[in-house]
Amino acid sequence: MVRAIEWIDAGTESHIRLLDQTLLPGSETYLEVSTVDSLIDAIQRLAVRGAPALGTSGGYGVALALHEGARKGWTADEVKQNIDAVANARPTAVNLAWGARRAETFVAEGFERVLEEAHAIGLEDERANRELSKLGADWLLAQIGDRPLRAVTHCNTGALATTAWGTAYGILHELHLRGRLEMVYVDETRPLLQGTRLTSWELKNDGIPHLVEVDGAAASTILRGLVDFAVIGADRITANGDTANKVGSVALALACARKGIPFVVAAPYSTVDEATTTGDDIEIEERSDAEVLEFAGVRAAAEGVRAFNPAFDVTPHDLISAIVTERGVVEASTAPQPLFPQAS
Ligand SMILES: CSC[C@H]1O[C@H](OP(=O)(O)O)[C@H](O)[C@@H]1O
Repeated sequence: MVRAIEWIDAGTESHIRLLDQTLLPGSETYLEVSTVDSLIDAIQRLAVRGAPALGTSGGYGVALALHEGARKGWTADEVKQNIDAVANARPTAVNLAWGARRAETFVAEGFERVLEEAHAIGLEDERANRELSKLGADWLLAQIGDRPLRAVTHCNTGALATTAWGTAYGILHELHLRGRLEMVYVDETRPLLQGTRLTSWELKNDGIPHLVEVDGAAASTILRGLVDFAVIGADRITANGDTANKVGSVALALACARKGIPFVVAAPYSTVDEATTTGDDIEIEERSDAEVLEFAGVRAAAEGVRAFNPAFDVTPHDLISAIVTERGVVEASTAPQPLFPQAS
């Protein structure tokens, strides 16, 4: 199974190894990331991406800050500044800052302890993904019927977006392994095409039947009855269950509500932000005009034309049938509020 992010132990040459997702599916190229600045660059250009993978990136980013700081003689303040820069490299996915701050709590104990915590973050993510995939598949088969199902999904939530296995993709993979998945409609996911480039690559490699569709087709695919459910990942789930995910997700939720089929969110509990009350409080990353106006580096719009490029949208909890984490399935539209009370 492909791994988006790993720590390579090599003494003074130790580094983070990243599969450069901007080059997929045409090229499987790995980056050897040995500085905080190059990690931040990789995060911001989505060479490494996906909320859970960003959580692991945050953890390894702290280890990298200590490793680079030892090589370059950084002061404690300089190390702290670099850790903060990693945590703040992208604003919407809660996992990035969560992973960095969790590893940061062990800085006083030194590099080896921080690295141990970063490894733990990754291992826990894989375990969580495998568990939630089983729980999500069980819930869907109980809700819809124990038969091969047809799904629509948005963006990329497979091993590439996580430490391993995947979240929404993990549920689809689990259904496939049980002989209960007939077809997956894959939203292309403009503007960076995570669906066309990454999800279809993973589905093809896993032998899972699928069709890529333009984002604009998703609502009618649902309303025409071509699918039995929609399942997506998440970048931040607030205490009331509102969910930030790749822009275009809320359109699927609205269509599922109209059609009366399940709209499911799948994420490790590290994506739940208990401290944020509702989705109104989530910062939505806005990215460059060029991502919208250019195709393969060729400008499609007239000079002077500007773009609006929010990278995420927020699905209100009352449009979400179920939120699946490794801790269980919360039926978001009916469960008592807050869905995710702050840990005592
Ligand atoms: C496994 S959830 C991944 C989540 O992250 C993606 O965003 P991006 O590609 O910008 O990192 C998208 O929202 C996915 O649902």
